[in-house]
Amino acid sequence: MMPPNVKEIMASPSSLFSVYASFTASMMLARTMVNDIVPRPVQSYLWRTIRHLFKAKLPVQERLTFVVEEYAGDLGRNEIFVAAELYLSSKIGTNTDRLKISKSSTKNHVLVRLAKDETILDTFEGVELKWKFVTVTTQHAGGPSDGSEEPPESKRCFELSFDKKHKDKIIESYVPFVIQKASDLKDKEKVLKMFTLGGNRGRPMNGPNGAWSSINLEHPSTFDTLAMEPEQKKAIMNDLDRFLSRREFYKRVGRAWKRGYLLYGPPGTGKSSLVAAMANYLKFNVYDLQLSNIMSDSQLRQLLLCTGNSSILVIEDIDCSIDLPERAESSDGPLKSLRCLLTLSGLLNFIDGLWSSCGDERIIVFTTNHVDKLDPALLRPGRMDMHIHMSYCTFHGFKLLASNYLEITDIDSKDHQHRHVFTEIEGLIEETKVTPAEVAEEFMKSEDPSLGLSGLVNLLKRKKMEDPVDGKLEVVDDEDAGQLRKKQKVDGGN
Ligand SMILES: Nc1ncnc2c1ncn2[C@@H]1O[C@H](COP(=O)(O)OP(=O)(O)OP(=O)(O)O)[C@@H](O)[C@H]1O
Ligand SMILES: [Mg+2]
Repeated sequence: MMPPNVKEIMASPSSLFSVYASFTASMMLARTMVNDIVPRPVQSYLWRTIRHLFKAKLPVQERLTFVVEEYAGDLGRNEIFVAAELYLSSKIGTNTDRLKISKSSTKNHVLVRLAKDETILDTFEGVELKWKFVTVTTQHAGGPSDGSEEPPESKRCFELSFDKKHKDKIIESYVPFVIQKASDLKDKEKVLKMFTLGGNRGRPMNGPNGAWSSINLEHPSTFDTLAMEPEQKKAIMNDLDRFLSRREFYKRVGRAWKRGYLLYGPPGTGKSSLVAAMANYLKFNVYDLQLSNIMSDSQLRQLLLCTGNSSILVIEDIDCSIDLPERAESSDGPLKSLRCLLTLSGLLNFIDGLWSSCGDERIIVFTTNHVDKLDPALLRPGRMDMHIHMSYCTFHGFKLLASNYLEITDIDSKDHQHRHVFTEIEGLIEETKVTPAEVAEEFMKSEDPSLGLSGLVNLLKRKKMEDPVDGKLEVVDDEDAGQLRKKQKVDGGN
C-alpha cells in the first residue's frame, strides 16, 4: 500500500532530490514526535517502510569504508596496515601520479610507497575495492618511534572502501589474502641476518634477541655457486623442500618440525658455504653458536630460547666444542669425557624439547672436521636427519669453480683451446687432496683464465709431490674424511 504523495514523487524523478533533502530535515523533527506518540514496534516498522520506499528509487551509495590505522591502540603497529602498505606497493599501476621512494643503507632495493591521498583500485573475486592512503598531521601526537618512515607527528592510515554488501567477504577473505600476499613479498625482500655471540660472555641477556647480536648475512654462496657433486646437491635441496612442505605432516604425527644436518669434512670444503647456501635458499636467518663461548647450561637455554623461527642454528666444530670451559676445569681423566658426553646429550635433548614446543620451522646444523671424534649421541639414527660429507674438490667441482671464477663455461667442448690443460687437471685433481677453497683462491689471483688454469696445475703438482694420496692410503687415518673418499675411490675403481 503506497501513500498517494509518494506515488506522485515517483512519477517525477527530477524533483526527487529536493524532496529528499527537505524530507531528511523534517525527518529528525518527525522522529522525535513519533517516538513520543507511537508504540515502539510500530515505530520501527514505520521507519523501515519509509526508508525502503526511498531507498528503492534514490541513487544512495551503499559504500562502506574501513579505516586501517597504522597504530591500533595498545596493539602496536597494525598488521593490516603493514601488510597493505607492502601489498599496495606491488599494485601500483599507471593510474597513480605520486609515489614516495626511499632506500635504507642496509637494504638492497628501493622502497616504493603511495604518496599522500593517492588511491589504488583493486578487484578481488569480482568485488571492486578502492584504497586511499591518508596522512593526518597533528601537532602534538607523538607516535611510537619504531623506525616508521614518517616523523611522529603524522598519523597514517589507509581507507578501504567497497560495496557494503561485501563486508564479510572483505574481512574473512580479502584481508587474509592481502596479509598472505604481503608476507610472500616480504620473503622476497627479506634481508637475512646472521646472529653471533661475539664477545657476549657473561653479559646480561636483555632484549628480544638476548645476547645475540646480528649483522646482515651477505654471504653470496648459493647452491649454484657451491662446488659439490650434483646428486648430493640435489638431494639436499629436495630434502629442504620436502621439509618445508610437510608442516601439516609433522603436526599430525606429533613430531617437532625441525631438521638436523651434520656436515663433515676437512677445512675449506665448503661447510660454512653450504650453510649460507641453505639460508639463502630458504630465506632463513642463521644463528651461529660457538659452544666454547657458553659458560653454563642455563646460559645455553637462554640463548636457544632467544632464537627466532624460520632459522638455522649452526653449531660449528662440534667435536672441539664439547669441552665446555667450566666442566673442563672441574673434571679430569675419564670423568671429563663422561661429563662432556652428558653435556652434549643434554644439549641435544634440550634442543629436542625446546623445538617440539614451538610450531615453526627450525633447522639445526652441526659441522665438524672429524666425524669419528663425534659423540655417538649425535650420530644415533634419528638424531641428525642427514649426514653430508663435504669432500675435496673433484673435476666436477673444478668445472663449476672455473665457470664461476674464470667464466670458462665450455670445458666439455672437445676443441677447447685449453683442452689439454683440462685433461691434465682432470688427472691431477683426482689424485690430490685439494679443497675447493684452495682452487677458488688460485682462481682469484688472476682474471686471465689461462693464468688461473696454469696456477691451478702448478698447485696440484706441488700438492701431489708434498702429499701423495696413494702413499698415504696405506696408513689411512679414518679421521680424515677426504682420505676416506680416496680410499673408496681406489677400492671402487679396482
Ligand atoms: N664447495 C665449495 N664450493 C664453492 N666454494 C667453496 C667450496 N668450499 C670452499 N669454498 C670457498 O672457500 C671459502 C672457505 O670455505 P668454507 O668456509 O665454506 O669452508 P669450511 O668447510 O666451512 O671450512 P672450515 O672447516 O675451516 O670451517 C669459501 O668462502 C668459498 O669461497
Ligand atoms: Mg666453516
